[in-house]
Amino acid sequence: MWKAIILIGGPDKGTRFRPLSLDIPKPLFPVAGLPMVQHHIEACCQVPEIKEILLIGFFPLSDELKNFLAYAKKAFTPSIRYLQEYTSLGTGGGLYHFRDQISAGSPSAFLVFNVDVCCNFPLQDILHFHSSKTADDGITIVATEATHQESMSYGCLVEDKKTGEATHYVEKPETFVSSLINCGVYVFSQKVLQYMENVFKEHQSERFDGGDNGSDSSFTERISLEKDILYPYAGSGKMFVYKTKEVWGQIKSAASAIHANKLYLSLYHKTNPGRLAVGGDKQTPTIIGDVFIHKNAEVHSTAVIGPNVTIDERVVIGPGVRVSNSIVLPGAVLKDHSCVLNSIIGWESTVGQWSRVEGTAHQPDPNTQFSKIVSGGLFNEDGRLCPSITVLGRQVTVAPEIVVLNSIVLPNKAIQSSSKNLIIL
Ligand SMILES: Nc1nc2c(ncn2[C@@H]2O[C@H](COP(=O)(O)OP(=O)(O)O[C@H]3O[C@H](CO)[C@@H](O)[C@H](O)[C@@H]3O)[C@@H](O)[C@H]2O)c(=O)[nH]1
Repeated sequence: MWKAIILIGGPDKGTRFRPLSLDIPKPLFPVAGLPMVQHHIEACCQVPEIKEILLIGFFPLSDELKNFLAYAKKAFTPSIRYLQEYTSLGTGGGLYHFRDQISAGSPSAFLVFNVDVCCNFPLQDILHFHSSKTADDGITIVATEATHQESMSYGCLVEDKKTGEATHYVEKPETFVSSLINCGVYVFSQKVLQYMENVFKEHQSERFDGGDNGSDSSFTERISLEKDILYPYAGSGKMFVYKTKEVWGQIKSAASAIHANKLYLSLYHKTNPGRLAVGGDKQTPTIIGDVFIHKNAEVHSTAVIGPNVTIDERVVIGPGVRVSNSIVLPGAVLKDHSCVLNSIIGWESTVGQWSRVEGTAHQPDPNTQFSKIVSGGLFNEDGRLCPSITVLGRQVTVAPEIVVLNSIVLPNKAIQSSSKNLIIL
């Protein structure tokens, strides 16, 4: 029996995802028509040996989270539970804090995922690799190649090519270490939890030896999976690298959500072709490339949609509308002949007739092998907004016949005139 753990973080994470994360916990943001975390859950459901999925994070139990958990419990076979940290315990602290729940039933091993990664999750293969490589005390870490420059934004691994052992690990190094990067997907054997106990005890002694009177216990409960576990495990003969050449990306910024939307839509060809829209008759809109249209959305037959578009539930799209490389969130209305390119249109927002909402797409560099999408900051060195996708927050209205270009619009704004490269507060 195996278990899966998804690290969903908490409200102080996902700052690069604003204003979208103001409205919904980031792990529930819909990508390719499903909450981000549901892609991980669906991948786990393909492995019958996974009997329980634990979401670990420090989000308060909001209505959105409760509704999602209630839905997931009914919709999926493995048991699904949310374990809430009392504060941010870091990427490893939650695993240690909830160690009894994780070990209950004595799983042979447990998978751990970062929620903000997008991948085809070849879990059967990864678990098979883990069983073949490690005894009952090892770690498997999924890794992929990145460019030299980009690798430094991730955990970097050095591998012994003969044995597959990870001989060295550095989290986000300042100078180049290796182009092999940590994908944020792991398999841990049970004994790793015992190792965490040593880390925990060391942190406790450091705190008291340092003269601390013990006021902030959360500080010492905090464990970094990367620095406190992966780093010392590298070179011990117990950590192995599962390399993937498949699609993989991080979802840090709104622009990277558009890219993940594209990756997941392309994966539906294999995993779930029924989710991809098909056009081709007079009653349906023209569909170009990969598109997801929710069954409760209304899209006029003269609209042209795609490629890489998600139209969510209760969206209404009028005649002559053009949408490409975008996510249109529940309840949004795109009025006649409006045009939406490289953008995210927020919940219940309205784009007026003949208006144009357009952003600048972020893509991995197509001319560089192993390039990944870079989720940089919002501003460049001169303090100006970097051209990126346009994001309309919840309940924004864009008046007819205007252009909104490379802008971020906060919730509940009424946009009456054209704007370019602006954050509209
Ligand atoms: N439960 C819980 N989860 C957390 C916490 N802090 C972060 N997380 C979750 O842990 C994951 C990693 O988040 P970050 O700490 O923001 O790290 P990162 O910059 O994304 O880098 C990590 O992922 C890269 C791959 O995407 C790796 O390359 C890198 O080594 C590292 O593991 C995310 O899913 C996030 O939600 C916490 O206190 N508690």
